[in-house]
Amino acid sequence: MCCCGRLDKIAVNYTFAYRRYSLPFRTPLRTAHGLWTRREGLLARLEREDGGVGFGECAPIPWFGTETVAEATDVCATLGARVSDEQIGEIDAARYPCLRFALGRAKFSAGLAADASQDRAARTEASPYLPVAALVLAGRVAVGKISALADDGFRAFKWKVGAGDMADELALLDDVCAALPQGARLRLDANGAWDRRGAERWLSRCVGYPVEFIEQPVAADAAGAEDLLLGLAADYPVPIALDESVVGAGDVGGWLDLDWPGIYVIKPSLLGDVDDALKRLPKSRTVFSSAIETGVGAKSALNMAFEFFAGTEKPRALGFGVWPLFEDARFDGPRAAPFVRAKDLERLKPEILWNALN
Ligand SMILES: O=C(O)CCC(=O)c1ccccc1C(=O)O
Ligand SMILES: [Mg+2]
Repeated sequence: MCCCGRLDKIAVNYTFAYRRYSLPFRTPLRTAHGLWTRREGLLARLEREDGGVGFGECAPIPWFGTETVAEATDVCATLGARVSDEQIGEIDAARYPCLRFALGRAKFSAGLAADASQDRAARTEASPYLPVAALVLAGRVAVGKISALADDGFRAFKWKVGAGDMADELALLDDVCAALPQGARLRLDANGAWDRRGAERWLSRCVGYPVEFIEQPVAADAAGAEDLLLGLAADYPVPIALDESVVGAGDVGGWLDLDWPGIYVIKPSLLGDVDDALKRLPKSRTVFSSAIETGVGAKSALNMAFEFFAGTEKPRALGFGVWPLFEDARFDGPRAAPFVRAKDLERLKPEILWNALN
């Protein structure tokens, strides 16, 4: 007799373990919040009583408003070596979004491992591959970088702005756009660096350029940020994308309720209870984006992207054109390429990364 329906309702217990990591980048990343030299986070492992094993990654970005690694570690320490579904559900997703994501995904993959009938064949067929945007760093170096990446086949690029002098950066726009291959589009990511007037200068400057959107022009925690962003979106034809403004499923719901007309940049790693948020997001205005995870978090996030876009025509490029990132290449996700295939994810083996942290 089939018992699958009932199994769901029986509380599942797990053996729980976690390992912290601190991984130096090959090249430090310059952000609006200074120089980022190493990625700190933790991997979680859950093993079910029936033998299914799953892994998840907690990769916080505190300047996005998530918990810190230390805070996540404290919660892991209090959980102990045995956890139940109930305990995982009790972790406050608003306070510990990254840890909730880690344990949620570990639980999910442990369940898949335990039930081989739930394969991913159907979803893989619906969307065999997704386009990827290449990340190019701030400043004039972007021009040469885009030309080289165009030769590699990339057609979507994300240029970091808001890192230098505004007049200098505005003056670079022509050269950056001239480097784009035919039909390509440019995303600009200001990471909240501008005030209203700066944002208005950029939004008017970009009219008529092949700009797909401007990401987080003003800070998520600026006074009146919601009204400001809604006003800018209404006043300019260049689409605006929310990134720092949509950390945590609660934020996503809030902006959906406000009928945000622009783009949602979704970093699944920072979203806590991801599934509920994803159900409501408009496919045509959602971009999946990297939180600079290792291959473990990348596998979770990219699997969710494949599921989200299954059957969608012309999905927007993912923002995961970031690897290789780490000095120790074993921790990288799939090397940046114009497309990522669902098949590429099967080659990522979380257990190998877990063992490498031993
Ligand atoms: O996937 C992407 O969009 C690129 C990754 C990226 O830009 C990023 C990476 C780490 C922290 C913040 C950001 C950001 O989008 O602001
Ligand atoms: Mg961003």
